[in-house]
Amino acid sequence: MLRAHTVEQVRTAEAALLARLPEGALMQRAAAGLAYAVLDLLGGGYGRRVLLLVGSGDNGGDALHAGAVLARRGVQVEAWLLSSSAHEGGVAALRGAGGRIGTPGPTGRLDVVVDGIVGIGGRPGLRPDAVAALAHVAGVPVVAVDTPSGVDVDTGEISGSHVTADLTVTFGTHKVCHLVDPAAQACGALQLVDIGLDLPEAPVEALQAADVAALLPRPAADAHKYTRGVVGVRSGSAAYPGAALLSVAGAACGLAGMVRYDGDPAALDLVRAAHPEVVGPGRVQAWVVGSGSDDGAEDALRAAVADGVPIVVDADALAFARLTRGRPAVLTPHAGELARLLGVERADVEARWLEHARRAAREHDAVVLLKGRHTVVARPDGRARVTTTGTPWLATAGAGDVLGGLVGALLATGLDPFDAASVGSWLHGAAATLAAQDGPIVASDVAAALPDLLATLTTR
Ligand SMILES: NC(=O)C1=CN([C@@H]2O[C@H](COP(=O)(O)OP(=O)(O)OC[C@H]3O[C@@H](n4cnc5c(N)ncnc54)[C@H](OP(=O)(O)O)[C@@H]3O)[C@@H](O)[C@H]2O)[C@@H](O)CC1
Ligand SMILES: Nc1ncnc2c1ncn2[C@@H]1O[C@H](COP(=O)(O)OP(=O)(O)O)[C@@H](O)[C@H]1O
Ligand SMILES: [K+]
Repeated sequence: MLRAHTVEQVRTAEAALLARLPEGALMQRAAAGLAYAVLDLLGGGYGRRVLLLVGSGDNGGDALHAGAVLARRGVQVEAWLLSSSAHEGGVAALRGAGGRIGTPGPTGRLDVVVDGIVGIGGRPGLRPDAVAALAHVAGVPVVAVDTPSGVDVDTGEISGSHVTADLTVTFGTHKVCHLVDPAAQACGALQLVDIGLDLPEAPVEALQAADVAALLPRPAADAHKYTRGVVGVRSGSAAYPGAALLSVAGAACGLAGMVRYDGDPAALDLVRAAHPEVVGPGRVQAWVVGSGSDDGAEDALRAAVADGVPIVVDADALAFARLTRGRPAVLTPHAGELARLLGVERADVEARWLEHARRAAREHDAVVLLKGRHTVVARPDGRARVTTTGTPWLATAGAGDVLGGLVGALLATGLDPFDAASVGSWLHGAAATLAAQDGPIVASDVAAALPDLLATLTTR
């Protein structure tokens, strides 16, 4: 599991560790990890040129100490001190190793810029001197120290200017801004340096392949199709028969024991032709309701609610999400649908993904899966998982229908709504990435890639 902690949690863990270690040891660990990450990126030391952008705090201290390590490896290191004060030990170490302190201005060739302006102690936004310094080095690869300076570390929000990194080297644990958009987009690749922090449970996490493999339901030796769980699909309509096909394609991933289609009769023949294993109405352990349901969404959702089993509430059914309040349910809006659900603007949701997913989960007393580049899955108590699998090729019509069916199948097998939503979203993104290896994809390609993906996970 990749865990993201708050600044307060990191500070508390840091204080406990600092009390046990000699002075400066923690920063030396961080700086060494940072320096080796930069050397990796540079592909060597001698003859390379690195510029450090240094703020007034320990983030700048990390950059300066890493600069000293780099200078000892033959890198030409220059630091621009962007505040009236800078970490004294770091400045001395850099000078002692042969690095120099320069003044912001046009530069010759640079191989990497290290952003040590601010880390977890920073307020959002950049000061004008930092913006001016960055303008001199536009186009040079940037390695951010701990966080890209200027982003809001605890929320992943962005207000004002910020650094856009190619690589972010972070210490002890990930921070919320590394996972949640839009800040996550400013991080580039992530690298975690272990500095020995002892941390509590994380409020935000991201499943990794091993976590998904461990959570995936597998049939018991004496399983029959009903013990494995039956998923029912009430989606599609005469106007949108394709939605029925795609949600059934997601549901028929093989994880549940059986798929029932109980939607518009107009779509039934198409569903049966494409998926001969799908059967008609009957008892189920989970429902998937709403995609392409048109004006039948409310009735379909009421019928599902009457069954008392967990429900995936998608697309047209989201307008009636109040019907599932307090019952096991996963709401699966994209940003526009969530905006309607909460009565806010879409741009507000896209500026504050985590806040809005959490608010909707709390207000609807349900798990909310807010779809986007980095999908956020939130529980009513605020705990959240972010999906980091996927590809921009997944932004294709009908992809959400496949996801709804897949999450429904996982619910039917008995996973709780939080696990079903986050595992389903992870699989959906990973299947899309697998399918898109050969170029552009459509939604049915994502469903078609699920068996190969699941095979790699269940045989682990
Ligand atoms: N925690 C850990 O386990 C470890 C932490 N470590 C490292 O320490 C870092 C945290 O260091 P930190 O606490 O000194 O804060 P930091 O981020 O350098 O900046 C704070 C100073 O910047 C200023 N400032 C504020 N906003 C600003 C802005 N927008 N633009 C410009 N300036 C701004 C403000 O000063 P001001 O100028 O306002 O007086 C403030 O005092 C952490 O990210 C990691 O790199 C590792 O070494 C070891 C393990
Ligand atoms: N830029 C992106 N990168 C990765 N995945 C994305 C991106 N944009 C959207 N997605 C994913 O694509 C899917 C689109 O689903 P949705 O918006 O419901 O479309 P539709 O309603 O047409 O099915 C979601 O799973 C979402 O998380
Ligand atoms: K930084």
